[in-house]
Order: sequence, then C-alpha cells, then structure tokens
Amino acid sequence: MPELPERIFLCGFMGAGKSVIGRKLAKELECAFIDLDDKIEEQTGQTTPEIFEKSGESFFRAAERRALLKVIERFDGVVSLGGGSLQNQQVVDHLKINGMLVFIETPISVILDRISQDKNRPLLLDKQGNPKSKKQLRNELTALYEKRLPLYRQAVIQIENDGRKDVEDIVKILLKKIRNHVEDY
Ligand SMILES: Nc1ncnc2c1ncn2[C@@H]1O[C@H](COP(=O)(O)OP(=O)(O)O)[C@@H](O)[C@H]1O
Ligand SMILES: O=C(O)C1=C[C@@H](OP(=O)(O)O)[C@@H](O)[C@H](O)C1
Ligand SMILES: [Mg+2]
Repeated sequence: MPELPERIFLCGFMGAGKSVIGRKLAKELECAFIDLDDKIEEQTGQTTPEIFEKSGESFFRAAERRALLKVIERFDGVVSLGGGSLQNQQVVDHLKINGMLVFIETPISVILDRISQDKNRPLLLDKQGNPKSKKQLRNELTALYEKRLPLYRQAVIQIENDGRKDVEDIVKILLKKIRNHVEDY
C-alpha cells in the first residue's frame, strides 16, 4: 500500500460535515486531527463569534490564513478547514502542494436544515446577533456557495454528504476513495 499524503485537508461549505467527518477519518487512519477553527480560537484566545463581533470578518480571515500556514509547516494528519478557508487560488495551490484536498459536497437545502439555527457561525446571524430569516439565509448562502464552488471543485477527491448516509458510512466511503487515489497515483 503506497503511503498516504502527509496531510489530508477537508474543504466544503459551512455545515457540510468537515469537522465531524475529519475527526472520525483521523481516528480510522490512526493519525492526528486538527480543526482549523479550533486553531484560530486557540491562537487568538477568542471564540469565532467573538472575533467576528469585535474585530470583523477580515481580521478573522487574516487569522485563518496565519493558522493555516502554521498547520502546513508543523502538522501532519487530517485537517478540517473552515468553509471560507479556501480564500483564493493561491491558498488552494498551497494546499495542493502540501497535501490531499478533499471536497465534502452538501446541497444548500441540507445545510440550511443542519445549521440555520447555529449561533456559533457568525455568517448565519444578522447585525444584532439573531438568526437571519430562512429566505435571506437561503439567498445569501446560495450566492456564497456558488462563489466558492470553483475553489472547492479543485479538490482531487469529492464526496457527497447529503444527509442520506450517517457519518460512519461517509467515512468508510471516503477511506476507500483516498486509498484508491493513492494506489492509482
Ligand atoms: N451524514 C450526517 N448525518 C447526520 N448529521 C450530520 C452528517 N454530517 C454532518 N452532520 C451534522 O451536521 C452538523 C454540521 O457538521 P460539521 O462537521 O460541524 O460541519 P462543518 O465543519 O463542515 O461546518 C453537525 O451537527 C454534524 O453532526
Ligand atoms: O464559511 C465560512 O466562512 C465560515 C465557516 C466556519 O467553519 P465551518 O465551515 O466548519 O462551519 C468558520 O470558519 C467561520 O464561521 C466562517
Ligand atoms: Mg467545522
């Protein structure tokens, strides 16, 4: 069996399942796991909602880029990215050179059902910190998803997590895809 890449990066939209799948995948592969959002919180000493509220999204994005660079330099294992971590083409190119990029694809309708009430994702809240209406959320998230898709789609492996399979099954399928990809390489 050829060697696995040093790092496996999971990308995809908010609520796609990156964090939950990444943690289980790392367990199956018996390797280390990092959630990039946890790293950002650790390095800034603030929660994600606090960063957005006190310092704004651009500060969060800068902290996200710094955290990702550190992870690439110092960490081997599975990395669950945030939904906006693929900030531009340079970031995607950098990740591709330093590991295997996996895209977890989930329809917006499923994402809305999963996370629309979640207060830990500031992009889902209005300026007063209250959940946005379903209609506003659907419109905004659809536009953001379409903007990000060309970057997500550059992943070498794509897997659908549309809510019809449980996380264990998704991880099993993903493991197979990763092994097939490594063997074919
Ligand atoms: N296949 C699935 N079946 C049931 N719940 C799921 C599935 N995939 C993800 N979830 C749930 O959806 C929510 C969002 O998942 P999470 O891993 O936090 O997404 P992300 O990190 O991509 O934002 C969590 O509550 C998670 O348990
Ligand atoms: O899509 C985004 O811009 C974001 C996604 C979040 O991570 P998840 O994708 O794990 O929810 C987190 O990084 C932050 O709230 C911003
Ligand atoms: Mg996450």
